[in-house]
Amino acid sequence: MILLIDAGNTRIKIGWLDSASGRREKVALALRHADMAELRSWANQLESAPLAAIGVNVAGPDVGRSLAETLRRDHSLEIRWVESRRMAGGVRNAYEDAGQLGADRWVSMIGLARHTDDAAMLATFGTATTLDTLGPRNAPDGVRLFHGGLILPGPELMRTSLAAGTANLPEGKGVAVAFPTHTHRAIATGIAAAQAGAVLRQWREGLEIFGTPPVVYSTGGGWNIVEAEVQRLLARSRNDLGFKSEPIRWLHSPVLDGLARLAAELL
Ligand SMILES: Nc1ncnc2c1ncn2[C@@H]1O[C@H](COP(=O)(O)OP(=O)(O)O)[C@@H](O)[C@H]1O
Ligand SMILES: CC(C)(COP(=O)(O)O)[C@@H](O)C(=O)NCCC(=O)O
Repeated sequence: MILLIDAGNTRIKIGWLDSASGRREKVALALRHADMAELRSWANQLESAPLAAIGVNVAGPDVGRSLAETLRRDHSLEIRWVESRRMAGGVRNAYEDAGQLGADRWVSMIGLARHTDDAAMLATFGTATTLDTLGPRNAPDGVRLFHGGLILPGPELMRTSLAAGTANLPEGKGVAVAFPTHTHRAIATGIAAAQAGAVLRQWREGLEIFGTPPVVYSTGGGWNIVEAEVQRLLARSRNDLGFKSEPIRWLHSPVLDGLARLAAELL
């Protein structure tokens, strides 16, 4: 069994791959950094002992070190950390400096490629929101192009930074409405609208270059905060442009899916 590790800025997500059968975890473990000790009891209840570990870490060296020490101590495992490359897993990286791209974003494109052959966009609502576009599998060699993408504060970060940076604003909670008349709803609507607007912008850019709308996928712990508004605005735009309705598709763990793909190459 191979452990798959996605260390993000808020939480560490961990799954597994049985390389003999290709079976994967049903639900990934999600731990806040401070709760890393819970990894031991989770790993101890796995069907078989982990024999290898592969991961990405965008949460800084301290988190990477703690994870490495935990797995070394409890399971005698060294983690194979994946960095962004120009090309891997059938995906080519268009970033000017390939290594500058967050390893989680890179591996999520390799994971996304496993879900569709069509031009696609992945909207990840984590600590940051990232909106990344992957070209279709139409080249003769089947290689997909990661075109690039946006980074903006995630929904929770928008909420906390508004509260931290102003004298009067609370951490607004509530549903998005057309014309908010209450501070909490004004903040919640503003955040959802900013996230949805960025998704729509990138979807339109995809439509321009592909000539067909990219299939939109979503993931990340902050999705539920913005889902209603993002789905609503995208559905409205599709309708306005004469495209049939196609809701955004949820992916549990595109980063872990990409790591599972890379495990075969790298371990
Ligand atoms: N139990 C939780 N602890 C922390 N954040 C949570 C929790 N449940 C949902 N969230 C939301 O998930 C977001 C983090 O999502 P995640 O995909 O784990 O991000 P990252 O990869 O950046 O760590 C938080 O900003 C918050 O909005
Ligand atoms: C954009 C990110 C902060 C997202 O991290 P997350 O919200 O998943 O914790 C991370 O992918 C990162 O540090 N990227 C490096 C810069 C880049 O991708 O261009």
